[in-house]
Parts: sequence; C-alpha cells; structure tokens
Amino acid sequence: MGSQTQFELPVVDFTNENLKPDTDAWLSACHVVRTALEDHGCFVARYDKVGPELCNFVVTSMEQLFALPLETKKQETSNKLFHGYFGQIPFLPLYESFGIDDPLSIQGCQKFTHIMWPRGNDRFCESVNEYSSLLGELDRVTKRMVFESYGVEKKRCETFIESGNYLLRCLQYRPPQKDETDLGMWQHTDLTTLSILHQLNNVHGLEIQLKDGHWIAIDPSPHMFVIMAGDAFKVWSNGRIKACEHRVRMNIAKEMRYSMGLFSFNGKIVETPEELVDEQHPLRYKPFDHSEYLHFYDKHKIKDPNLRVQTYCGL
Ligand SMILES: O=C(O)CCC(=O)C(=O)O
Ligand SMILES: [Fe+2]
Repeated sequence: MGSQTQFELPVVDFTNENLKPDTDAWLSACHVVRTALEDHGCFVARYDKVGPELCNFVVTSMEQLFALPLETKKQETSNKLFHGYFGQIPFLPLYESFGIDDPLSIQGCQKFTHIMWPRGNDRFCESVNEYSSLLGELDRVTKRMVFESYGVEKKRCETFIESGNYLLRCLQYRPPQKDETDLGMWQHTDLTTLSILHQLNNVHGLEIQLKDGHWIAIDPSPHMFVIMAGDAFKVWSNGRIKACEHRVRMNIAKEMRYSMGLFSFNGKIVETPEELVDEQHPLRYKPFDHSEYLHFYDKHKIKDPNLRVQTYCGL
C-alpha cells in the first residue's frame, strides 16, 4: 500500500484561459473530468484564483476559529444534520472540524461568524465568503462538464446546480504524539454530490484510493484542489461515476494541518437522467432525497459506501 504522488490522477488545468465552453480545450477537459470521475471518483484541478493573500487570511482565520474555547466551538450553528462541529472523538484524537452552512452567501458567513464572535469578526467573515465563492465556481464548472459529457441538457444542469446547497467544512488535524495513531480520518466516501478539498496550509495528509485499489498521497499545493464525487453523484450518474474513497493520515506532518472542503448537496429529489440509462446500463437507483439520505446514514451508520447507497435507494 505504498503512497505515491497524484500524478497518477488526471490534472485539469483551470488556469488555462482557453478553457471556455464550445472550444476544443473544453471538450477535451470534459472528457478527462468524466473519465477520471468514472475511474477513480476524483481528479485534481489546477486553479489559481485563490491567491496567496486570501489563502493566508483563511489560514489565520482557521487558527483563530480552532483556538476558541470548547464551549463556544460546540454551539449549534445550523439545524441541518452533520453541518456542525465535530471534535474530541476518542478514536480520532487528531481531528476537529466545523461546518459553515451556506458559505457562498454573505448572510451564511455572517450567521456563523456572529455565533462564534458575537462582537463581530469581519475579516473572518469576508475571507471565508470570498474563498468559498471561488471554490463554488469550480463546483459549478465541474458539474457543467459532467452533464455536457453525458449529453444531458444544459438547462437541467442549471436546475441541478441552483437547487443545490453548500457547506464549507473547515478541518484541523494536530500531529500525532509518540505512540499515538496517525489516522486523521478513516477511509470513507462523502455523503455529498461533489466535494472540493484543499490542503490549505500545505501540510500532507490526504490519501485517495485509485481504481486498482492502491492508495496515493496527494501532494499539497496552494493551486491544487481535489474534486471528488460523493454518493449522490454516483446515484445521479446511475453508478457510472464512482464515489471517491479517501482518508487522512498524519504520517509525514510535523505541524498542525488545516484543510477545507466545499461540499455540495442536492435540495431537490435526484433522478437519474434518461441519457444515462440504456441496455448496458439499466436503471440502478430509485429517486434520491439527499436530506433523507443523511438521516438514513445517521440512523443506520452503514460505513460501507456501496452497501449504504444500495440499501438506501438500490433497485
Ligand atoms: O482533511 C481532508 O483533506 C479530508 C477531509 C474529509 O475527507 C472530510 O471531511 O470528509
Ligand atoms: Fe471526506
């Protein structure tokens, strides 16, 4: 199970000025994105819109946030399931995380900021909102590429995007002490539609399982974002897209690791488009209610991703 670098994973260059719909560069990127999601459940996006200054602001913001007293951190910030604070988990001692609901809207960021800092923290609020909005662009472009590659109408993609909602998960992992586990987060697939992960302060930890079963470590870089499909995108695609298996290991890191995940969820019931169903690909799933799926997971705690999806909505 040796770890190698991400160069076994396709890298799509979103810094390329020519990457505009209807160009050759766009069509070939659509193909790469779709094939990578079908093979591995993920790809790497090179994306330079999050500049060094913003990145540094966000790192400072995260340091401030995680340094708050535990009582403050544990406050409820959203009534949605799995959108809150997690920490002090006995078998994941390195891990702590916050969820910021609706981070692409300034109101969502203000609500969260006000709960954590009743006297305000404009810098936190604005930098997190700007950062999330830039990641939101990547989320939308990826979905447009996937829809286009499967020949599903643009209008349906826009409805899919507009009816979705976002969560920004802010994660901190401390380095392990001597004789302590180096597991930051166990192997899993996300319950999301799409997740965009960024190793914010350039500290190693994220590992991905490729289609042949071996694990690779993703080298951190300010301009590299891992875009991975969650369970809901797998269902939408009639099982053609794979939900990405990943985990976090703090086996190299000697310092605090911060990472960020922009997670998207569907607001409406997801139905597999007819373009994705044919003789070779008979319909595999019933219509999928994302919020109900989160409740289903909470109740049954099925860890095996294939079994979980199959039990919830398999035909
Ligand atoms: O910290 C990371 O890089 C990954 C986090 C993750 O997989 C999750 O929050 O679901
Ligand atoms: Fe994850």
